[in-house]
Amino acid sequence: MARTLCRIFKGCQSICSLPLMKTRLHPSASVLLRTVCVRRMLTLPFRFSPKAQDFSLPNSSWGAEMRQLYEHYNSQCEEEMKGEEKQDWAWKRVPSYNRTLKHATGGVYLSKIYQSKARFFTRNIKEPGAAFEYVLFVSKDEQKCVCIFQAGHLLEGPQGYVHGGAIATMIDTVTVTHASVLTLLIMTANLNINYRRPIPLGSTVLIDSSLNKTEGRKVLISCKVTSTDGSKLHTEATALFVVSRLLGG
Ligand SMILES: CCCCCCCCCCCCCCCC(=O)SCCNC(=O)CCNC(=O)[C@H](O)C(C)(C)COP(=O)(O)OP(=O)(O)OC[C@H]1O[C@@H](n2cnc3c(N)ncnc32)[C@H](O)[C@@H]1OP(=O)(O)O
Repeated sequence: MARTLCRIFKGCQSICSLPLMKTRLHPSASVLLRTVCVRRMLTLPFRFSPKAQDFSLPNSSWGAEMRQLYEHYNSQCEEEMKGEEKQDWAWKRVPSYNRTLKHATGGVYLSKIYQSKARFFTRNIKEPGAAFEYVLFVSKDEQKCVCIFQAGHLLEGPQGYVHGGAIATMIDTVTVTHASVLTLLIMTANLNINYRRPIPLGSTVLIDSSLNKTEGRKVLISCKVTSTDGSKLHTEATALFVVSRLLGG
């Protein structure tokens, strides 16, 4: 914190002491100065970015199947926005950010000093489509969650197929999001996975989760990974989440 403040102070000093400030600036110098100022501003400890990138929106790496399914679920979300008083909606899209903290703040990046290098595990690869491409929708009664997942080439396990750990990651991500809709401050306590059929790299699959039960601090969720038409079962799992005392629950 002290180092950051010191850097800002030095930054201001160096900008103000620029000789160019006293004269009329050449356009290229003015661009340079603006760049320096913006860079210095970006080192401020309480930097607010009004629009964080939402990684669950379509990008150029999405295949036809992924887009089609996205449009299918998203169109059912839109009904809510058309919003006559009692207009019903079936699904809600869950935004997805590159830092865990942003999920708690609805996308607002609070401070650079918190975990400046930490990134949310599934959203830390810059090349779109290279690893985890996914979007999650939750149903209106919050008893169901569906994820459309396109597995990129960096997730290879066996030749041409998705790594079991990557599948587990997605199952954890989907079920924890589902459980988070029901209760906050949870930790995965147990994840039980049966791998039935490998998932080809580059393919799109559906990950469906359903609430089994809640019991005191425990939330039990089951989950299935299938082909997009539902005809092939790739993986099935159950997950137990416990409201964590450590996280303040
Ligand atoms: C719309 C908005 C949504 C947006 C939303 C986006 C979300 C996007 C960011 C999220 C972020 C990603 C996060 C990913 C999810 C992780 O990856 S979490 C990380 C992996 N998990 C861990 O590290 C957990 C480590 N373990 C622990 O911290 C603790 O053991 C636990 C799990 C909190 C439980 O500890 P505890 O609170 O002391 O629990 P304890 O009192 O012993 O047991 C409570 C009950 O649970 C049972 N239990 C505890 N552990 C187990 C177990 N392993 N097996 C079976 N039963 C168990 C006990 O038997 C007990 O049962 P009852 O006696 O009450 O019937």
